[in-house]
Amino acid sequence: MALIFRPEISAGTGVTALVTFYLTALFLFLIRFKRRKGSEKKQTLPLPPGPHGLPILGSLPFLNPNLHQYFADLARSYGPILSLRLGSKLCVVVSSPSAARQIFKDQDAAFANHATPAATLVYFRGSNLDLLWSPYGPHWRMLRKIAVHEILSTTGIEAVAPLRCREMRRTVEVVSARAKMGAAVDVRETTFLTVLNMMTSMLWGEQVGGSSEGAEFRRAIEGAVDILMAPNVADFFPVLAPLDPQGLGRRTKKLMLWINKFLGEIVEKKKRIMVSGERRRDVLEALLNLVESGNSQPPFSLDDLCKLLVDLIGGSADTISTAVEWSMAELLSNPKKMRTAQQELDAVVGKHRIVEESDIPQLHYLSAVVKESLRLHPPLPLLIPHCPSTHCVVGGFSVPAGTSVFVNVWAIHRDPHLWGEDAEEFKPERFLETSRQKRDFYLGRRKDEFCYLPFGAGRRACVGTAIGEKMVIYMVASLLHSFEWRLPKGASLELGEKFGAVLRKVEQLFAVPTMRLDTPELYL
Ligand code: HEM
Repeated sequence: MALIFRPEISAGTGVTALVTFYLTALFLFLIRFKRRKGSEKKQTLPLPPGPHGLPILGSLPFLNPNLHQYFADLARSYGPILSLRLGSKLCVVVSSPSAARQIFKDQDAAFANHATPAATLVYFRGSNLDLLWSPYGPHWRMLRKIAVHEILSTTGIEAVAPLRCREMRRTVEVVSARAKMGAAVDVRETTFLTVLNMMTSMLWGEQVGGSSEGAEFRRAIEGAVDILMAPNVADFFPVLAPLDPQGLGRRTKKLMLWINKFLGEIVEKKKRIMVSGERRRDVLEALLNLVESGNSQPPFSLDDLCKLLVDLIGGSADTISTAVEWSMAELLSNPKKMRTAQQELDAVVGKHRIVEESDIPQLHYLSAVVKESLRLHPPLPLLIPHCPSTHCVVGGFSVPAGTSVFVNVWAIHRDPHLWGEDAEEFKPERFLETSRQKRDFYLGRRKDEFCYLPFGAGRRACVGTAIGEKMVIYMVASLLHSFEWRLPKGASLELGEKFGAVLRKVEQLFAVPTMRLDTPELYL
């Protein structure tokens, strides 16, 4: 623009430049005006409808501990996009595929943040956030890329399949000891330990399940997750967050520092092994090389490494063990379907060898059992609350930046308009539809459908989807192939749900195994 004041420029050029200047200015003004109008329009759109609640407390006094069911009930009165205040915090709950699409597809970047709990922020104060809580941006992208390429790539997952197989064999041996005694097995506890050992074996080559330090590590992770789920005044009244009034932030910090110390020792041990020249080429070694190379941008530090390990272990153990427990519970209450799954296993695997992960692509019915179980009982029924970075519009309603947005996948998964009148029934067959179109619809593969979301969707979808699903199917397959299962004498099966860090069964599932394979060596 400074061009027009230069004397050496001819009159014609000067006029052209002047016109260009005015046109550019007009164009910029119009764009700004349009943008302002657009954002004003957004601001003036109403918030989604919802209960008024009480002054100051909002709907806090009316919350039902089973939050997913409470939100589903509210949606019946206020519709699939509703808002409510919990203290001073504005929350929006969506329970329809079209609203989910607007969040995870149309405005995915704006919604690609998780609403970080106040207690967690106390621990992270002054350091980088981890993968789970990092806002969408370069740091999150760097961590996510490392998780996807260095740890959870298809080849990476395949390379450590023998470790998962080893841990599953150990579990089958433990369960067979119970079978010999005619004793019941705590399905969730058994699978939780198996997943923990599978994950730590995959990450740094050792299991932690059996040792006393391992037990403490587990308690620390569970403790941190429990605090995450505890109602925290600081979340409902963010102005109080710096005071940490219930001390939940300080407790989280203490537990996380213990976990970091535990992991720090493992990292140091690994470094010593690497210096000695003995190489195992496991995930931890690859990650340490990445830290030392300084190649990643932004830099990947040792602190980031430990936090990533915690995310991967914390993100998998509860979700997978809960999914296995629900699958087994549904099969125990549907003995015919359990028989069908076992017949398939006998046809594909036979009774003279054990199940391998490579059998999974042939186990169509069993895969459908797991999918159906994740549909009825998604381990994270409200996903992890998302938090828009800018003012957004969903379904014609205003969703201001900073709102906590819950996507009620539990309600979407049980909507009879989407899944039919039998939506509440456990029916794996629905995932075996012969019509490709219907099958794709159910699996949520069709790009424009958001009906099946046990792992979320969009940029912030579960980073462990592939391995998570595989591990659940493999564990259920191994338990069903090696054993017959029945309830303990006199016990009855309930399928009540309890909302928490994950959606658990109200009563832990205990079941009695009996060995069903021909060769005793298959249990060793
Ligand atoms: C049945 C198994 C699993 C289920 C149902 C599940 C479900 C989910 C869901 C619903 C989310 C949040 C999506 C959102 O906020 O929209 C999530 C995030 C996440 N999951 Fe999983 N998950 C499973 C297994 C795993 C495994 C095996 C790992 C690790 C190996 C894992 C690691 C994570 C991490 C790190 C995140 C946060 C990702 C981010 O914020 O970018 N999950 N998972």
